[in-house]
Amino acid sequence: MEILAVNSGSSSFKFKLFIMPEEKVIASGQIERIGQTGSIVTIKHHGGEKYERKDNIKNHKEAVQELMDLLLELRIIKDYSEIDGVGHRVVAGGEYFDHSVIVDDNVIAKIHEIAEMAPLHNPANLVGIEAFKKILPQATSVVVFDTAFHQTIPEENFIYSVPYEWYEKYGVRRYGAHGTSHRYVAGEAAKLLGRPLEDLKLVSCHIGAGASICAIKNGKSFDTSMGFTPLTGVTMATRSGDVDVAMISYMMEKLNIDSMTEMIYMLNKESGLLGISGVSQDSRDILQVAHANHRAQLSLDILVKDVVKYIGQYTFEMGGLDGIIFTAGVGENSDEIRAAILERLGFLGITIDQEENQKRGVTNIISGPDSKITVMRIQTDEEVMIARDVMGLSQK
Ligand SMILES: Nc1ncnc2c1ncn2[C@@H]1O[C@H](COP(=O)(O)OP(=O)(O)O)[C@@H](O)[C@H]1O
Ligand SMILES: CC(=O)OP(=O)(O)O
Ligand SMILES: [Mg+2]
Repeated sequence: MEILAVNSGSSSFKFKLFIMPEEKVIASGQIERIGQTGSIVTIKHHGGEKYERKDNIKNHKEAVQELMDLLLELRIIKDYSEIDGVGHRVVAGGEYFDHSVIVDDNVIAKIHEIAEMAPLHNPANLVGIEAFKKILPQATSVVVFDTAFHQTIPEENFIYSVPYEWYEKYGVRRYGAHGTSHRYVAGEAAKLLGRPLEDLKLVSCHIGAGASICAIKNGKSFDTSMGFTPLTGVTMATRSGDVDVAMISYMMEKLNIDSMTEMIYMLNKESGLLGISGVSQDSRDILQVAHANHRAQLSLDILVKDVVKYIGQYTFEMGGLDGIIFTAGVGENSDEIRAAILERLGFLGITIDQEENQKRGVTNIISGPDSKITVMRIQTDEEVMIARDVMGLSQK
């Protein structure tokens, strides 16, 4: 079977085309910096690699079209009809979905209904689902939810300290996100540690444009930093992370804004590293100027402190810690940010193997042999998880 796994992030659109069940990748690629100046298109396939900067990819619909054109142009496929299944990452599934499902009208309606639980993502995810339905009408279409993995979180960790009816009547609770990634890296961590996942207490730090920290106890999500929506938790590329909500009404008055939607937009799109630094939302740009720019350095210091804070919180909640995982764009690629976080955890007996930490494009253990807690950098693969679910559901 040829299965296309599609992963729309807030700043990126990633895909992998697999032959299943072999899990052989025929082509993979990503379109980064969607909607920013100079989107970056990268595609790897058997014939080589294509890398291009493009200024006209404004949204996820244009990203889908760009990808489908390139699959034919680069002769990765001969015809769209070759593709048997397509799997989509959808961020919010609410309490409706604790597993992946085949797309039908009811599923689409539910994703629409709870779009406010992931305002930057669910609408873009739906654009992808609809666009592919037109281009690949013959393919089985499956959705894989970020929130599904977190449905095991115990009540004391998902109920907010607000009137209980808000949960009962309106579904207000912590849902989390990045579950497919946290689930994948937890499995890989158990392999690296050579121990059963069911025996482990792990903290997974998925730090990309969106970032979330997850406590994984005995293989199950136990707590996570994102909440009702992917806005809370640690400081992100453009999202504020945790803030005091009372500040919002105060700022609405100061800024003479009467729309709550506009305020939430500012917390989602104009805050985080971008808001603090005033330089960029891309940590690569910030790292370049941080030595000479106080606000740029401050934004990184706050990110580092936030991650340290959650690792501490989750270690105490779980009553121990066997391993720390770094994953996603920043977590996998920035040795500086990983090192800054780990240096602050030195008092726990964590040491860093600098040589391992500085390697690029690998999955490895980056703590020293004497470290009390094993630290791993794991390349996430949300796409293979998506492809497995598409195959499983297609065969039912
Ligand atoms: N070498 C690097 N150093 C620091 N940050 C990096 C590096 N490479 C990528 N990133 C960051 O990773 C982020 C994208 O991560 P990714 O997980 O792909 O995002 P998302 O899926 O949330 O769109 C970007 O904000 C970028 O700044
Ligand atoms: C949920 C979320 O923030 O996803 P991403 O990091 O891909 O934007
Ligand atoms: Mg992502």
